[in-house]
Amino acid sequence: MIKVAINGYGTIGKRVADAVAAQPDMEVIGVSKTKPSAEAFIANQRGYPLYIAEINRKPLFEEAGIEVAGDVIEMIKQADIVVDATPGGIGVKNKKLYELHDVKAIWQGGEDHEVAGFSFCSSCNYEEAKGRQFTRVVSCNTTGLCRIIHAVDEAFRVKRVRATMVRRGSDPGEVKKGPVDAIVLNPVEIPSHHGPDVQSVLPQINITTMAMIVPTTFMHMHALQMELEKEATKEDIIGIIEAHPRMGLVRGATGIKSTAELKEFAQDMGRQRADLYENCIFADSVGFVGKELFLFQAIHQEADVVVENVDAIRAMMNGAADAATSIQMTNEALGFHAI
Ligand SMILES: NC(=O)C1=CN([C@@H]2O[C@H](COP(=O)(O)OP(=O)(O)OC[C@H]3O[C@@H](n4cnc5c(N)ncnc54)[C@H](OP(=O)(O)O)[C@@H]3O)[C@@H](O)[C@H]2O)C=CC1
Ligand SMILES: O=C(OP(=O)(O)O)[C@H](O)COP(=O)(O)O
Repeated sequence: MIKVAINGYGTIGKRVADAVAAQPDMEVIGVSKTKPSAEAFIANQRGYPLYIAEINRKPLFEEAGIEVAGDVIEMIKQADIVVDATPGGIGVKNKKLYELHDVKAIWQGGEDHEVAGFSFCSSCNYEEAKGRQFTRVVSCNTTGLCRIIHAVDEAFRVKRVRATMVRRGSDPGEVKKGPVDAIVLNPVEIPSHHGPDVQSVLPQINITTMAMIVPTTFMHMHALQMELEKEATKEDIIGIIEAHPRMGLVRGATGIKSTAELKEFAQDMGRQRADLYENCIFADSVGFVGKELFLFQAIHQEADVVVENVDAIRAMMNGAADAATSIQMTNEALGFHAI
């Protein structure tokens, strides 16, 4: 069994912990928090040993009735691999710790590519992650872009990509974040970080991205254009999406035209936490003007990177022969079939 520690049990960390716990070849040896919270109670309830960043805060947890197993260093010492899901900018500070204890580590998209020197997306570059000490799983939007761009590029060669990301303002629990009543250009400058980030996984892709944030909490929406070198039809693209284990189609017959309806759909499907791990591509938006492909896709920010983290663990631990095997194992353990 691969011993996995999750340093930072928040939006991403708690989902990665549950996904790891579901895998037949992995176990969660600990998760971490800095302060007592609802998530800390849940960690206890789920039976994940809870470690804390500063051991002198242990009485605070115990007074709240939360059991503490030890400090983060003790957790790291027991792990084969650490998934660092601390907030962006904190993870990089933990690198020295992972080096000191000679443990493998995975960072998230809130950190720069340089933290690991290697950026990951399962269906794009699994082979290159094999055996590595450090890896960074790219951000939720970048993951969604990489999946579709790589799949279309393999079949029809992508000449140029233009993408606009309409991003959720905050995660559902982040009551102090906004915007409440604005469309915020984030950033004003072009490109947004997503284009260069895609190139950290797919260096050959010519891509420019723009991004803004809006007052919603569930999912981002991408307006995506790809100029292709070879002739392709709408049916070809639909076929690529249907064959991909991490991409799904929102079919016209569902009547779904929004992220709100997708949330209802995910809940009705019985997905844990309404998580949509797959790119949700609107089938009726897929179309061509000449050799230029257009589509809309919704990306669930809290979920798509979770399955990628599980595959990154397997690749770095040499736990599966190839990407297809790992992706299938991950999906099956979660009972996940793309829509
Ligand atoms: N949320 C999203 O939609 C996505 C986030 N990401 C990336 O994932 C990473 C994590 O983001 P997210 O899950 O949203 O963040 P959250 O703020 O939800 O969770 C971060 C967790 O880290 C804990 N933490 C903070 N400091 C430390 C520390 N020094 N040692 C151990 N634990 C610590 C916090 O605990 P406590 O509350 O006790 O302080 C909290 O549980 C970021 O890089 C982000 O950019 C990537 C894709 C999507
Ligand atoms: O990885 C994400 O978005 P991103 O791909 O736009 O950087 C997550 O939604 C986190 O974004 P945040 O930095 O707005 O919390």
